[in-house]
Amino acid sequence: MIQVIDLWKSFGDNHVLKGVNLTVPTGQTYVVLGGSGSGKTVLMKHVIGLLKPDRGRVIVEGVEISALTGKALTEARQQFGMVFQGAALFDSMNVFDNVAFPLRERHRGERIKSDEVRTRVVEKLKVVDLGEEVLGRWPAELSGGMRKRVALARALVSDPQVVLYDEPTTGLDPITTNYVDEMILHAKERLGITSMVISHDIASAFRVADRLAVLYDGHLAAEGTPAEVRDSKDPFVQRFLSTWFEKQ
Ligand SMILES: Nc1ncnc2c1ncn2[C@@H]1O[C@H](COP(=O)(O)OP(=O)(O)OP(=O)(O)O)[C@@H](O)[C@H]1O
Repeated sequence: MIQVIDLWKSFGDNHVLKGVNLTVPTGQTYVVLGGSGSGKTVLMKHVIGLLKPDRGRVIVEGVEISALTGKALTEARQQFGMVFQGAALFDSMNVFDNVAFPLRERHRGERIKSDEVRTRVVEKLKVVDLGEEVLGRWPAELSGGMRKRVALARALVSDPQVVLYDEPTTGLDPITTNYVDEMILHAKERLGITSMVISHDIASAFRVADRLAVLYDGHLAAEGTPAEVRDSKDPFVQRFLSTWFEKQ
């Protein structure tokens, strides 16, 4: 479970978050939608402890991330899987080494058997519907959708309870976007993970979310199940969603 409690953050006079409250129940996918500059990334950075709140708290799996620093924070952060915008694979490593990277980092200084690493890499590639034939391939040889799937396999390799997705579908064509949505749904169904997604892709958000929120002017202008958010009477939310739903 992820809990964000009365979170406030300003940069000088720029009051980005003004009392955000949300709860991501265990095993659910929660999408935070919002326009450019609405503060989605700032919110996500608080969840992973990269920013400290001016006020409020962030609690992930019972650990108050917002109160941790140094080694304790680094260790807590290793409990998360993260899928960054643009997939962000290491270009100089093949698929196997990319996916194995967090395992090797986590067990640095300890012995971890190479056949165990391989088993776990292959197992997580299977979750994202990739076979062993991709192990030796390089990121540059993969399509955008495959790169995203490798990035998710890497995020899952340490068996995290919580996965965070930063704009997973930005810049992808509609078919690849669908693929990525399915990958997020599969990862939830197959592994029971809790995930938070930040996005401005309304169609994708409504496909993957158990719950979603629309961030506007430092607050959640709407929050709830997809049906509840779609029925919101908030004028901004209506305007924001109409950019997509009126196209349907
Ligand atoms: N480290 C920082 N220092 C100062 N201002 C910042 C910092 N990080 C973010 N901001 C400001 O906070 C606001 C929200 O930025 P944020 O990146 O969270 O938006 P976003 O919703 O993720 O937008 P986008 O969809 O375009 O990525 C912006 O006005 C940005 O300039």
